[in-house]
Amino acid sequence: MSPVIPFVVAVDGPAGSGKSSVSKEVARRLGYGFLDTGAAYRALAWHAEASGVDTDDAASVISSLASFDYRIGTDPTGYAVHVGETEVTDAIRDPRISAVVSRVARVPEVRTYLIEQFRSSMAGESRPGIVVEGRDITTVVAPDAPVRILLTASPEVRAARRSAELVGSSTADVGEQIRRRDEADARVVDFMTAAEGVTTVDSTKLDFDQTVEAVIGVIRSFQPVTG
Ligand SMILES: Nc1ncnc2c1ncn2[C@@H]1O[C@H](COP(=O)(O)OP(=O)(O)O)[C@@H](O)[C@H]1O
Ligand SMILES: Nc1ccn([C@@H]2O[C@H](COP(=O)(O)OP(=O)(O)O)[C@@H](O)[C@H]2O)c(=O)n1
Repeated sequence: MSPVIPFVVAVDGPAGSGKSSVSKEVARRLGYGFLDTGAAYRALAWHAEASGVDTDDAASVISSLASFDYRIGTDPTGYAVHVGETEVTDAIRDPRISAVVSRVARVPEVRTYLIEQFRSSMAGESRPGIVVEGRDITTVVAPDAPVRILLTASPEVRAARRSAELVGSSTADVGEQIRRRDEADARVVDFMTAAEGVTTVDSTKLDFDQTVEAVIGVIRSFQPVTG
């Protein structure tokens, strides 16, 4: 018997647009799995730093993949990221990691390696669906997903949301950090404009709950009507 293919919801967008938090809550409400692909790039950046690898040197970053033993579940209620025996769920959100993650993410071998892992997590999902979020999910990782969403918000709102999470950082500084990271990431993949067939959800004027509802509304509009 061939395995049931889960219903894939692909979500892309820039830093601070709400991809992780909104996708996780959408998955929880729908009983779907949740895959945070950015966490994998962050975990690799954490592993490279912890191993003393120069993240500016692509060859060293590629070598570090051999010892990169990372695990991330798809349970939206028990979300945790591990590298080896170490739980890095919070450590990978540190601004120190945010500052270097684009350097590991721009290496094509890294992307090929991780994309294969994301596809196998998606295929292995036992829940009826999975929400997968990142930068290139709608265009590269799962371009055939039945639902593809670009989650955006204005740069000012994204900076304000992110700085609210970071104690002791001004909105202006955080805004500059995410602007620089988006600029570096956008050289690798375009996540600022919706590709053909991708639905844009702009959360600038929506609160968290309204954004979750808007995303669920898009998903419903693409789901086949049953029974
Ligand atoms: N529509 C919204 N209104 C207010 N806050 C939001 C909204 N969406 C997300 N947030 C908050 O903004 C912050 C950044 O969201 P996050 O999911 O980490 O974004 P991303 O994964 O796109 O970087 C989080 O603290 C989250 O709770
Ligand atoms: N599909 C993805 C997801 C993340 N990334 C990289 O991983 C980094 C961290 O992603 P993230 O989603 O955790 O970042 P935030 O938007 O949450 O700040 C990004 O800045 C990109 O460099 C990527 O290249 N492709």
